[in-house]
Amino acid sequence: MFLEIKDLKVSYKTVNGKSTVLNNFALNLDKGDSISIVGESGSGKSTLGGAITRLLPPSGEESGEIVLDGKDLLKLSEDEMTLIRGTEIFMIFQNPLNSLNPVKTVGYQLIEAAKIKAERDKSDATEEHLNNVIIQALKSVRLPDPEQIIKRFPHELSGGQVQRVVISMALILRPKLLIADEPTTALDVTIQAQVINLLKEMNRDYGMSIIFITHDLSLAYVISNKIMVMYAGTIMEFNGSDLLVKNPRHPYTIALLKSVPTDYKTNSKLYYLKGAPPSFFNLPRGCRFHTRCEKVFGKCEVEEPPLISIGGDYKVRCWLFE
Ligand SMILES: Nc1ncnc2c1ncn2[C@@H]1O[C@H](COP(=O)(O)OP(=O)(O)OP(=O)(O)O)[C@@H](O)[C@H]1O
Repeated sequence: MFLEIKDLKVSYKTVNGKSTVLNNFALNLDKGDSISIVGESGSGKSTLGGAITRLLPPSGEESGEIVLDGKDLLKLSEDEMTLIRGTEIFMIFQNPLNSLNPVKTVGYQLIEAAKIKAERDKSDATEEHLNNVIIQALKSVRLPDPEQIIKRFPHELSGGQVQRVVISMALILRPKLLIADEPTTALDVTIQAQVINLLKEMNRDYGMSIIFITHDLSLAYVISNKIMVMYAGTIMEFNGSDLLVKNPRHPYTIALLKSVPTDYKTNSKLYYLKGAPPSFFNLPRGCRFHTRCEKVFGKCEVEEPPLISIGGDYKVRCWLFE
């Protein structure tokens, strides 16, 4: 197994006390897998990314096991973890400026990434070669005028441009695991499609494993071979992308799928799921989703369902499948 997460617990200290966002969380990923984590805002998707990279904010604390290629990341020192970030794992943040140093030019930072990669591969590290590598990477993410872009500082670029610079950095570093947290939110739809295709190529051509974090099930379907649906910090359904979309089991997954607009020609009203996800300080008894569920029945209000197997590793957390 390439990535094995077991018994992961993540809490945040807040002024109202401690809130536990992930509890008993588990996830397995094979090499070359591309998995999407899908859920509404606040379901704990970014928290998972932060926990894997050990880049949670200071108020966050985590425990459990996150074993990547045989190493338990939660047991590594900060120095060892720094080495792993950028080479074995790379995270593209929702806010791309978080990934770049504001006082260094884009070119300087990309050259640093290219140097790390050349050292790791013991390949050509001449200035001319490194320069070619970064220009090529910027062209791959369809950034016009790469020679100009490399002279600028991150704040001199638009949000979409910065995001593409960060993606080009991932392209240069070719980590074993790429965690992309809503990487296309700041991009126009046309560029969004190009970036998604690029991520798919990275997965297919270099066998890079990808954890793609999104609230958009249709994007998840396009990019990943597996989808995990999260609600209020728990896994509600996990299945191969095709099966999850064509034969969704959990009422939450069904509601998410119904909310995806499919017919632009008719003026039909868009479906939306009523209500809002619960607060982590006041989780409902029983199934966390029961207050919004169309299929709710007695047991759902009293006991939280376990993850029930629907074949192999695939699971659903719903009493309907007991
Ligand atoms: N620094 C923090 N301090 C306290 N609570 C936090 C912190 N960061 C996140 N949380 C809480 O953790 C929960 C999960 O947040 P998280 O950002 O992981 O969700 P998400 O699914 O990624 O949402 P979004 O799609 O809006 O980014 C939320 O209730 C949020 O308020």
